[in-house]
Amino acid sequence: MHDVIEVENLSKSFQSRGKQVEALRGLHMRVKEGEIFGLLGPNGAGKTTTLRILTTLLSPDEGRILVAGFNVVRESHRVRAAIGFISQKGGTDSLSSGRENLLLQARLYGLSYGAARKRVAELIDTLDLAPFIDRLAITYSGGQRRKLDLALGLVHKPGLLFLDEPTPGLDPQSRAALWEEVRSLHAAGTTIVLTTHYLDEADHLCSRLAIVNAGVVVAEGSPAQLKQQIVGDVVTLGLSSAARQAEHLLRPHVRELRLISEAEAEKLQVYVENGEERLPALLQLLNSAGIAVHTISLSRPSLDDVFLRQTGFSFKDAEKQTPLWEGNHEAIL
Ligand SMILES: Nc1ncnc2c1ncn2[C@@H]1O[C@H](COP(=O)(O)OP(=O)(O)OP(=O)(O)O)[C@@H](O)[C@H]1O
Repeated sequence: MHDVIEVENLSKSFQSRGKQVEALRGLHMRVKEGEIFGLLGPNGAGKTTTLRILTTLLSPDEGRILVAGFNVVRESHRVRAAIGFISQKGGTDSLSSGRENLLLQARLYGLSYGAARKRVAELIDTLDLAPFIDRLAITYSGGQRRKLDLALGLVHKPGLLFLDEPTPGLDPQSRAALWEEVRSLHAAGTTIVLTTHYLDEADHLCSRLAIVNAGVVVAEGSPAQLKQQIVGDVVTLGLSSAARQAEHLLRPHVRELRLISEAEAEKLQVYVENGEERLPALLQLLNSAGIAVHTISLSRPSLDDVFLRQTGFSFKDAEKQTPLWEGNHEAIL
């Protein structure tokens, strides 16, 4: 399968209140035809900025970026004809019905009135929109609105679809329904690129991922490949004191070890093969040095562990570092 997206050395900075924000610092990624490719990263990592550049809504400062074989800067009109884009906010007119929204979109893409009606009927059928399509969009639930957004992005039958955070705020059932839609679009031959900060969404939905942090890709591969980098189990020990001493004591006996400081306690994350078998011996070591362990958990490696390994902090902690004014970018543009 050939590459439908090639990104080399992509950089982008913004000026905000007299300060320079480096959103992307030399990002590389490749997407192959037929993938569901995820950009996974905490808030502020640079996912939306990347997507906006790939979809020609924002120009890069530097980098070579090809989408569907076209240069996003010099051939932006050709890129636009080849892709569909569903932004975080969606593109729905709330005071029109779903059907009117779809018909307008189809006409904007140049379809004749007859062809537009036919395409809209097809979309209503495939995405199961009939129960609500003739109501005003303002009355839709979150899941119904997101389905309409999806239909709007598909009107011109793009081979490459971009979805910026497809599921925030959706209840688990609507999330699962949307994942199903994405999977069936994929099965029908559409290449899909989505951003998410949900680890489970990336893990279950994407065939390949780029983990983005602070404007660069820190790891790329299938969820299984990424997790295979971490061999063995993850044992997390909560300690109220003597964390450094514990780290020193355990290091020679384990594959890898990380100390995570949290407000109320310190945690030691220990990577070992056969965690269940090794745990009693590790606890014995700590016990004989008089170090109290107050919580213990044992888990298989997750994408969170991959993130921790690559960045030195957990996904949850990275999310907490989001600037207060995040989410208000449009106002600054
Ligand atoms: N228009 C803008 N003006 C100033 N700074 C911006 C602008 N757009 C993005 N940024 C900054 O660039 C960085 C990357 O933002 P971006 O929206 O790409 O992150 P993200 O990974 O999509 O985050 P989220 O998951 O919250 O959407 C952040 O520090 C953000 O505050």
